[in-house]
Amino acid sequence: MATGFPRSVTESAPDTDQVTPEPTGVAVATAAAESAASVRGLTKSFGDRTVLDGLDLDIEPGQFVALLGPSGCGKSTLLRILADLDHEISGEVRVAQRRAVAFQAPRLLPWKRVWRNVVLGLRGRPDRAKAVAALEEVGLGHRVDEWPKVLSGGEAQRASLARALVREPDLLLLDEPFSALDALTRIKVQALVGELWQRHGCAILLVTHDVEEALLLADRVLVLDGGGIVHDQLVEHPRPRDVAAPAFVAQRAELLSWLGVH
Ligand SMILES: Nc1ncnc2c1ncn2[C@@H]1O[C@H](COP(=O)(O)OP(=O)(O)OP(=O)(O)O)[C@@H](O)[C@H]1O
Repeated sequence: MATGFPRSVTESAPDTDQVTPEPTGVAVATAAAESAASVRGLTKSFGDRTVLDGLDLDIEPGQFVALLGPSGCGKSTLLRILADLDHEISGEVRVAQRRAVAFQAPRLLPWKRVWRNVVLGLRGRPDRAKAVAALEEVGLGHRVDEWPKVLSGGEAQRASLARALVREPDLLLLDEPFSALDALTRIKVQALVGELWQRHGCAILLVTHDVEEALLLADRVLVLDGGGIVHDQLVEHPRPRDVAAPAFVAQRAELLSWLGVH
């Protein structure tokens, strides 16, 4: 685990969409081996609307956490703060220094070949071998030299996962990465994320609207509402998970009730 850094009370910085945020200037060499993320009293407001209100959260190294919650409750806001993309906060946030983010849209630069997109932003000369290895891992070894525009939606999302993987993250932040995919592609890319997680052992925070997806993939499911975590539940069904198993069905019903669906 890389070192972490605390960010505290009301910093501000430009809002960017960089893929691998660099630590801010207030980075402090604090060993964070005991957690991939540790958040205390996090409050975030937009104007007079407080979206996150004194939120506490710990994510263990290697833990796969899914974050559910009603639309507009602040899931993406929390993810962006953990990704260091939003600094205007109060409270304390410690996150693993090596982080990567993948969003609903793959956000590939159309004027760069696929492999160059994968290593974009890494320090030093663009490392083609590294990009190829990551692209092969996500099943895109045949698309290395293509332009992004020729990729299908699923392929582009795989490329975006490859771009996250080359960062060798201790914490991978995924903001609805499957929601724009068709049903079949979605199943394949979900399975891929599960495999990558098992192989790489990084912690994952997955923002999703899909209770079944959360229960299929995660070790732990959180429900965010009213500015804080209102439900925190471990998922202990053996993998691969059986959506028809009574325990799975019961847990899905319980989570849905937390989301107001009875
Ligand atoms: N840059 C911003 N400026 C003003 N308000 C914002 C900004 N970003 C988010 N918000 C507001 O903060 C609230 C939380 O937004 P956020 O995108 O985090 O919710 P969410 O839970 O991810 O929603 P969804 O599930 O619909 O994607 C919303 O009311 C949103 O309008």
